Amino acid sequence: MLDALALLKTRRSVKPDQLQGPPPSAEDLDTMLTIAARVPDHGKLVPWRFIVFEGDHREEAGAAIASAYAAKYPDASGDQIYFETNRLARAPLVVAVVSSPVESAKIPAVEQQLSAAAAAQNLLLAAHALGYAACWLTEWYAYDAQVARAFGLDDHERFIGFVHIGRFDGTPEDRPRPALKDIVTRFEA
Ligand SMILES: Cc1cc2nc3c(=O)[nH]c(=O)nc-3n(C[C@H](O)[C@H](O)[C@H](O)COP(=O)(O)O)c2cc1C
Repeated sequence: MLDALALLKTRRSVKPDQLQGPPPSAEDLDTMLTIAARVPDHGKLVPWRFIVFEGDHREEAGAAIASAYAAKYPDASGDQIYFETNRLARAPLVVAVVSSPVESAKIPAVEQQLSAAAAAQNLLLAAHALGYAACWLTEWYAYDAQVARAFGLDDHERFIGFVHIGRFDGTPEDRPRPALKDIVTRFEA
């Protein structure tokens, strides 16, 4: 297990087609989801939820994505439909993070969405801590109403993202990170 700072300094996304099985164990998945749910949440509204796609259910979900794709693009090729059917089967396991804002006079909807984004980030970190690799994707289907209905979202809900989780042999190459001098200023009146 990595120490906390090493963990935070080394998280890196790995694209779904580079993720291998086996999928996370049920115990590891519970740990990841428990950590995902441990986020700042103004008003303790629990304005998010998770949908797990695993095993053959990934292809069933992919069929719904492919069907939405075919409705948008009636001339789609067989190869493209196959690719869409396989969208959620590229990774051994996928977790959709759903923003599910609650009616509140006090807490703005945007804060509730930000809490859901924090849940997605916690999920990435928990996966990394447990030795898995992961990637947060939205792609086109996170914004498609037909897919949202097929996956059981209510009208007021939206996908924050689909976190693809699997294993990666080795250490993924890092990408350049912003220099602090470019993103940090110190307020002086
Ligand atoms: C809300 C959100 C949606 C994203 N959707 C996509 C996506 O659809 N496709 C993609 O290639 N990367 C997407 N990314 C970026 C990757 O998750 C990842 O951050 C990026 O590849 C950089 O890698 P890093 O996390 O190691 O810095 C998204 C990131 C966020 C925060």
